[in-house]
Amino acid sequence: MPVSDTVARDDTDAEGDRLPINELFASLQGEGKLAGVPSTFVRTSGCNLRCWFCDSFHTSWEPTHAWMTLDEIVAEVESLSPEHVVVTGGEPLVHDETDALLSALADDYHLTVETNGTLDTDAPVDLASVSPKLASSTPTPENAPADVDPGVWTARHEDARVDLDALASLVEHAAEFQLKFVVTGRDDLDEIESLVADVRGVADREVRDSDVLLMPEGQTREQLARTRTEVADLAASFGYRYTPRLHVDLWNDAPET
Ligand SMILES: C[S@@+](CC[C@H](N)C(=O)[O-])C[C@H]1O[C@@H](n2cnc3c(N)ncnc32)[C@H](O)[C@@H]1O
Ligand SMILES: Nc1nc2[nH]cc(C(=O)O)c2c(=O)[nH]1
Ligand code: SF4
Ligand SMILES: [Mg+2]
Repeated sequence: MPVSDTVARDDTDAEGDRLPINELFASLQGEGKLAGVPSTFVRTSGCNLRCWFCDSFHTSWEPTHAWMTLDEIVAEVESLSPEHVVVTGGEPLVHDETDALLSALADDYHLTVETNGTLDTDAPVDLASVSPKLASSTPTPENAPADVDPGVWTARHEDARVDLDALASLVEHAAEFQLKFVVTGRDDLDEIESLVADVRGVADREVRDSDVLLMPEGQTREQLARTRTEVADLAASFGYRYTPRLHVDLWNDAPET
């Protein structure tokens, strides 16, 4: 089982910068402030964390991808047409080439970057969709995906999952931002409150309660059905925003949705 945060480079020498792409597809934005908006998704492979619940196993625990040049990615995005492009992963900001991709798309598209908030970027971003990872995301032998031994990742994930400087930079830099927490239950709320206070302490920009989104954990309709009402009730009582996972409601865990 690969335990690297990098993805092996292939050694063909096509012209130009390339990115490892797990999937590239058109769908509706399923999460966050832009839920429901038709969008093209560019999913890079490779991640510096290993959430036990990662719904993109083949970009983190077992990275799988085709290498595409930036020109090929831009051409594919053009052929799919929506005005909104979502660059996600894996963790898209582990790749230097992601900044170049964002710059190449910036004039023609509204750009959302989905990131775990441990790395920052200077590239143009319209919506920084930041999903800081809580203690409840840390992989253990008990909660890890089937047939996976988290090994060094329990400690590595725990050490790397929060970087306040990166969070502040992401919040300050993008035209708009959201802090989108994956919630597994009531116990997560104390950590969310404390982390939001920490971000407010370091970021040179107002973080409103309406910029803080609670999203139920769940990769499938059945899992979401078990978590969403509790998470919606928590959002209502703490004054944060709730976000559904529309794509899971609509298409369950099908690829390219
Ligand atoms: C696969 S991640 C890729 C982007 C980045 N690595 C991150 O974690 O934000 C895309 C989004 O899915 C969320 N996510 C992943 N697995 C999930 C799960 N089982 N339930 C709810 N949200 C999940 C992440 O928190 C993030 O907001
Ligand atoms: N429809 C849909 N909306 C999404 N919003 C964020 C996603 C992601 O995986 O980053 C995602 C996704 O995978 N599908
Ligand atoms: S940070 Fe994102 S891509 Fe990485 S393991 Fe967690 S949910 Fe998956
Ligand atoms: Mg997803």
